[in-house]
Amino acid sequence: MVTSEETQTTKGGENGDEKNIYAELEEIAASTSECVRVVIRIRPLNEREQNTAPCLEVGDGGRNIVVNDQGNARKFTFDSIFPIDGKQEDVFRNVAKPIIDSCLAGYNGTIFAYGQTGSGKTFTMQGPEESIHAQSGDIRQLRGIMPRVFEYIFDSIQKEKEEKGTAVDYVVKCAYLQVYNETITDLLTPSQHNLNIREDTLKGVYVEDLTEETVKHPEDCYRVLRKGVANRTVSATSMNQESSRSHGVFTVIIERKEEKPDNLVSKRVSRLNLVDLAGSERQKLAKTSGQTLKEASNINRSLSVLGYVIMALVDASNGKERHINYRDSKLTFLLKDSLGGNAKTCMVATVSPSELNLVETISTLKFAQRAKYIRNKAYVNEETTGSLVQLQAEVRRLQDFVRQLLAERESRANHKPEVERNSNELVQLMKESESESTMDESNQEKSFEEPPSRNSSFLQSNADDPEELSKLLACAEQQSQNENKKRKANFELIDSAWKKLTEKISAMGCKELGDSVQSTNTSGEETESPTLEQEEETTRRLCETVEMMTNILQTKISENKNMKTQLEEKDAMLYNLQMETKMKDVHKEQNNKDASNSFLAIHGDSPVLNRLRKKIADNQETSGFQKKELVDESQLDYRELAQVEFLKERLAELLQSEAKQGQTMQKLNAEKASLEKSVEKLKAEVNFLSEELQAEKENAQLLREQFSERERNVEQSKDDSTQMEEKIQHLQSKVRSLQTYRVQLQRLVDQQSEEIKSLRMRAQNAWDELIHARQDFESQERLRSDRLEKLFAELARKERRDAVTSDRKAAAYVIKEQMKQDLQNMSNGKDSNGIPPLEPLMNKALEYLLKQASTPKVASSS
Ligand SMILES: Nc1ncnc2c1ncn2[C@@H]1O[C@H](COP(=O)(O)OP(=O)(O)OP(=O)(O)O)[C@@H](O)[C@H]1O
Repeated sequence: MVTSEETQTTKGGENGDEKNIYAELEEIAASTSECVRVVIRIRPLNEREQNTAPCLEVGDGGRNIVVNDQGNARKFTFDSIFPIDGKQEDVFRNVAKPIIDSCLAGYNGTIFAYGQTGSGKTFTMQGPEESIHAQSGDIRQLRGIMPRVFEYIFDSIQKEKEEKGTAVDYVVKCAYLQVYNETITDLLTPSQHNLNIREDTLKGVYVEDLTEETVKHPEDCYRVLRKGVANRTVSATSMNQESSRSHGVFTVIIERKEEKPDNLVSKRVSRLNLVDLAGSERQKLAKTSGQTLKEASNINRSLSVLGYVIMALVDASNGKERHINYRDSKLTFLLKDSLGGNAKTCMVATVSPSELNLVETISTLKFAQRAKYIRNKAYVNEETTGSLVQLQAEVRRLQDFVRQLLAERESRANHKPEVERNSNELVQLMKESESESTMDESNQEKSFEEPPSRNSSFLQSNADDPEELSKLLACAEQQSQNENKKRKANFELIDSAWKKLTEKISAMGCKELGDSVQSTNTSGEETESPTLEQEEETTRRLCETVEMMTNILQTKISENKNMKTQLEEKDAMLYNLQMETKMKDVHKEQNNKDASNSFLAIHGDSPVLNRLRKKIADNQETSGFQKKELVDESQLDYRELAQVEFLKERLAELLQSEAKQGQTMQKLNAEKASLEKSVEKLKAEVNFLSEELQAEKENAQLLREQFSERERNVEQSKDDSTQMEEKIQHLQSKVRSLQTYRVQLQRLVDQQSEEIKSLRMRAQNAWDELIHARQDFESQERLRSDRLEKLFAELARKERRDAVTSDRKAAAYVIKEQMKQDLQNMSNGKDSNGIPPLEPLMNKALEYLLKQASTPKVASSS
């Protein structure tokens, strides 16, 4: 298992041994890897979609799905497809059962439902709430994967216990959490909020302090499920009345202990994750707002990160070197083992059949198609006390360390540009999905765990302890990753500063500077991980440009000062002109008054003069009367005529001067208006420039601060890098000694296994010999018992014969005694009468009789 955020690489170490072991381990891992299973489930049309046309068709064999994309048929292939009328039972058998069987055999497993909001994820994973408690009837058939999983697990355990008795023991626990707005909450103890994800070499990824309830029956699990569901965040959207606004992860932990005959105790711990993801949605369609909108963008963001992780994993499966950013979201970090790690995983992608949801359906199918290429490396999580398994785990762990160190060194040595994808199909897929994606890809908050404090790290630790060493390595890895992230963030900062500068420069219209900035700006280039040198170079250029910009601003400021002086001069001119105009007005008024006064001073009282007087008086207000209206010259005497002549001339002069003054006034007014306008314009320009200047000053100050901060960071990074290099070298030497130790251990183990093998062989031979001896013994035993039986039979016969013989012997002795007596009697009576002695004769006869008696004969015949 790969233990932390990783670079998947196939490169080996430096020394030959390392390479061999590494290659061997890789081979083992590759041979056990398998792809994620992906199935599609189509839900029935809902009320809103009743009158819409279907856009999906399940192809022959139930593995192809054809989407009608506005007349174009697009075909996708998956492991299984469940049509509209697909049963919950079928989904369980096809999707969940194989995974639970693996979990019971010690593998980790994950089933996760992905799809558009309202497409049936919760229905598939959980089923309607009332179905969970239903004891019978149609509603019970609607139970989703989760309740069926609980029942199946306890049934299987029961069966095994019946078979193996007390030798096996199980402990089952359940945990339930939700990821809501990038925060993990324990659904079984909701007060436990904002929990942290941790990673352990042996345990894998886990959530710290998460409640784990021990369960003994399926009913206990239902209770836990109900409790969690009640605490889960659900809201009504226009797409779904009960829309899950969080990612729900229900985990079943199965611990199995078995006592084996040869005093070995095997312990397996497997984890089954049942994940109901929040639905992807287009805000426009879901018509969300306020809190629901915020939730939606968080959901979309975490699903986007999931998409990126899957893309990177697909690349890694194709042999590319890719960094997998599991830590970019809580969801992906949580699912790390399930995606490309130590677990058997199945994804259920749920879709709507209606053309209304065509875009989301195609997006889901593309996402699912990509997930098919992820390769997981699941292994049995077994620990056997006193076995080689511990050593194997140690080897696996060391393999991870070596891999991390190599990746670290590699990435430090050269930040290689990302390798182009080979597979055209995938490139096409990704391009399409990137352009069509409805997910909110911008403003992604790159959240990452803070590394453990520096003080707690390398120098104070006991580097001889492999476990400590593993922690240190993880810490080093974490620090280096965070360094990279910081560096990337700084680079982004510089990039945005460049952009701002470029905008300002183009707003200022300074072409020369604009060109120079364009030619020096390299920060816009896509750089996955900028090197320290690149950063320094860019920072230097940025500083130079800021200096240039400051100079230009100084020039602008002095230009502005000149303009201001000119403006003030023009203002003064304008003021003078206005004063002049006023003076002229006063003068004109005085002239008019003079004229009227001189006319009014003319003596005489003719009606014409009176009219004239009146007109002139009026003229003081209107100044517009006509000469011909004034007088009827025929009615005037000569004095009056002279006065009239005088007045006429005076009037003509006045009128002329009035017309001239009118023209001058018009001109002056026009000039004044245009001057006022330009004053306004200049004032606005001055204001704008002053504001700009102020903003630029602030910007420059900010940039200076940022650059000095950056410089400090760079210095710190350099120190850190040097320190890190030293530490890595130190760790590498430790790892090398561990490698040697491991090789020694391996040799020892090989030796031991050789010895065990030869012992086994000897035991086998001894056993074989024993078997042969036993067979010989048994056949001899058989022979012996046959012989015994025969002997017994013989003995019986003999006994019978002996009995007869002894009877005969007794009779013979009786006869002998009788004959002895007779002979005695005879010898006593007629001894020496020439009768031959009878005793030897008798003895002979007796012997004969005895011989006869002891000769064996068949009992019956005898
Ligand atoms: N296969 C199905 N058969 C019958 N009804 C279904 C099926 N799939 C979904 N439904 C119904 O569709 C509605 C929405 O389903 P569900 O709540 O499971 O969607 P979801 O994908 O979990 O949505 P969200 O992401 O918003 O939580 C529910 O009323 C559910 O009962």
